[in-house]
Amino acid sequence: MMEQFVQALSIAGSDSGGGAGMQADLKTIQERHVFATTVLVAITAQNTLGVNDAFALPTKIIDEQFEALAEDLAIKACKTGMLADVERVRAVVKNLKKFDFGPLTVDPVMIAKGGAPLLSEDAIAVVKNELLPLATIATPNLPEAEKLTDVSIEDEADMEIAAKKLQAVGVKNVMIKGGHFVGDDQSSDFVLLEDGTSFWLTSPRVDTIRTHGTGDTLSACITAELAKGKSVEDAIRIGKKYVDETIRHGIIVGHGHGPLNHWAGRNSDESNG
Ligand SMILES: Nc1ncnc2c1ncn2[C@@H]1O[C@H](COP(=O)(O)OP(=O)(O)O)[C@@H](O)[C@H]1O
Ligand SMILES: Cc1ncc(COP(=O)(O)OP(=O)(O)O)c(N)n1
Repeated sequence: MMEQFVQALSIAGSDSGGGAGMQADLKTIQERHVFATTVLVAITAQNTLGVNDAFALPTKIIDEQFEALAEDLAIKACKTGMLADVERVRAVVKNLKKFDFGPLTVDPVMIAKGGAPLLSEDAIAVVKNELLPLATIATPNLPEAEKLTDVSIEDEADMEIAAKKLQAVGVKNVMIKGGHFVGDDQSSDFVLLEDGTSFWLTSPRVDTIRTHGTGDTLSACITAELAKGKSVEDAIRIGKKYVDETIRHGIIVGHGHGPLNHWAGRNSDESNG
């Protein structure tokens, strides 16, 4: 007998260049053998060189996308990416409270690698106070963790302090990504779990500028694994391994911060587990 195929949801912005945002989420969730659904929040005119323009969608169509999914699909986990501004963050929070789409991964996207803002400054407090308390896991990069906690992150000890502060605002599990520590020969992320246990996930840093969409790819992989019913710790470990492979086996697309190789792990048994 045919069974329901596992479904996950990406609530995010579109990257026309295909490397980050909703496109990275779709590719990643598909590679993890989970059916990807979407709520589009904003559209960017973007490529590997930068973001030329952005347009936030009306909240009416955001609400309608949530309603359409809830009325038909059986979504087992969801994630947020680019949410644009206060109005859009509040619309997403409202819908996440209304519908049960399983464990929520919040990737608190604020600024693209090229420097373009993807979240308005006044929306940061709304993400912190209204969205993060709904999260099963949050995956900020270093600048995002600094903005959310007011901790200036200079070293690994600061990452641990920031993770504890994030847990204090209500996020159950926290993964602070160390990808922005340029100069290090390792790329180390700090994980603090709900039960208070913590660990570091470290991989040799790949010397490349082809890292567009790393955060989206990691959080989408975690979401897909949570949808399959994996524990938070297992989902995080699989996410780190998956994103590492997509960076390590890079591809040449575009002239700037190039995208990842989302199908890099296809031949690895562990990646598809
Ligand atoms: N050059 C790199 N080599 C290996 N791993 C990396 C590299 N850059 C980022 N990562 C990893 O990619 C993931 C995403 O991190 P990061 O780039 O900090 O996120 P974001 O895209 O949100 O800024 C983390 O697991 C980080 O350790
Ligand atoms: C539409 C859109 N969403 C998110 C991002 C940022 O993605 P991220 O994975 O943090 O990767 P970088 O852009 O920082 O490389 C984006 N650029 N566009």
